[in-house]
Amino acid sequence: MAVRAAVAGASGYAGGELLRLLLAHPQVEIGALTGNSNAGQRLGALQPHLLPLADRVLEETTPEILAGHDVVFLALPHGQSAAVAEQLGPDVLVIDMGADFRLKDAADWETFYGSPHAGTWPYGLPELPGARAALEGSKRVAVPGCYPTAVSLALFPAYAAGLAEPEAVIVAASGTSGAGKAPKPHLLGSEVMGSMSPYGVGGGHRHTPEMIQNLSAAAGERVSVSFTPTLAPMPRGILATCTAKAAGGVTGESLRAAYEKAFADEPFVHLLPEGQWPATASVHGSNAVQVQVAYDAAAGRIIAISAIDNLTKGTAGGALQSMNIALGLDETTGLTTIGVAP
Ligand SMILES: NC(=O)C1=CN([C@@H]2O[C@H](COP(=O)(O)OP(=O)(O)OC[C@H]3O[C@@H](n4cnc5c(N)ncnc54)[C@H](OP(=O)(O)O)[C@@H]3O)[C@@H](O)[C@H]2O)C=CC1
Ligand SMILES: CC(=O)N[C@@H](CCC(=O)OP(=O)(O)O)C(=O)O
Repeated sequence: MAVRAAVAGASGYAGGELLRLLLAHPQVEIGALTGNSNAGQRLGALQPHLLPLADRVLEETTPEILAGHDVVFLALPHGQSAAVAEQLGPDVLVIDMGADFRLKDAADWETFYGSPHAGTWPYGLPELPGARAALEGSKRVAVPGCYPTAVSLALFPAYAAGLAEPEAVIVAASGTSGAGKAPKPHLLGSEVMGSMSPYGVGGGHRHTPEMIQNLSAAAGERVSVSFTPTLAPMPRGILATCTAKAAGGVTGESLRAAYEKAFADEPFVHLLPEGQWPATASVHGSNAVQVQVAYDAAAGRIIAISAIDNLTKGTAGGALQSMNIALGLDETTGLTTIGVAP
């Protein structure tokens, strides 16, 4: 079966990573590539690492150009996907890598994104309980944010097993590609190199309600989340350090058993052997997720740490994994768990 795929936002970081993965997918034929300010440019000038596509020219992002594909990936800024998606037919598989369709609660959307809520689509984090069933055969997929991917995978097993109190404290470091390609003063090399800095402190980061949504669903009750993102001097990667007060009776053994059970059959999530800790360098360019969990008995807290590549499992790899499931293909097709090191 040949799957013809269009990519809107092909000049961006997420679109570029997606194209890198699509080029290695045996069933995908790459169709239209679109942009906005870079329409008319050769892709080789914008994504020089994608040699086989160097002579392709970016087109405008219009429904006409995106028509005639089996799958359309939208790697556009927040709030731009909904208007494009509504002009694509119901038989096309539309995979939104932006935030527009991730949240269930319209009030949360309006608070954190400041525009009317467009709706909710099946959520493209297959490892969460019940997520695969919702993705199978779906024609619409909302790909999670990169931080919620890392955090939800680190903590949901503890909540699903009733081992954690409903309050989580998370500090996560991200590489700068998470902020996209558009120039921003705080991302200048001289600001970022050799420094780490927090941002979105105090509950203001727009990924907070998405984490609450995922962890609350796993727990069966509302989980509060205190989330502090930090910017790290690296191009890719997220390291999420997540802690929660342990429920009564938790032991290191019961915690580990819950994580082993949650990830036993997961092709991309690797629960590391005890004593080994996740590192972003180990998942560079791969769809793998490294997870480790420990019980800090003195503090009575669960410590769960995950590492992902924000562009791969955190965006484009997660999108492709969901495409495979939605189309009934082997979930791992075109995706690797092999990183690039050092
Ligand atoms: N970077 C990351 O780690 C992650 C990104 N995402 C999501 O992926 C999406 C893209 O992010 P990212 O690639 O980082 O961003 P970039 O800024 O790198 O790329 C944005 C892309 O969208 C295009 N674009 C901008 N404005 C419009 C518009 N009005 N209409 C159509 N196309 C437009 C740009 O085209 P042009 O260059 O031609 O102007 C470019 O191709 C975002 O929603 C982001 O939240 C999700 C998870 C992680
Ligand atoms: C380092 C950095 O700036 N990261 C981005 C998150 C990127 C991402 O996953 O998010 P969306 O898909 O929701 O945009 C941020 O904190 O806004």
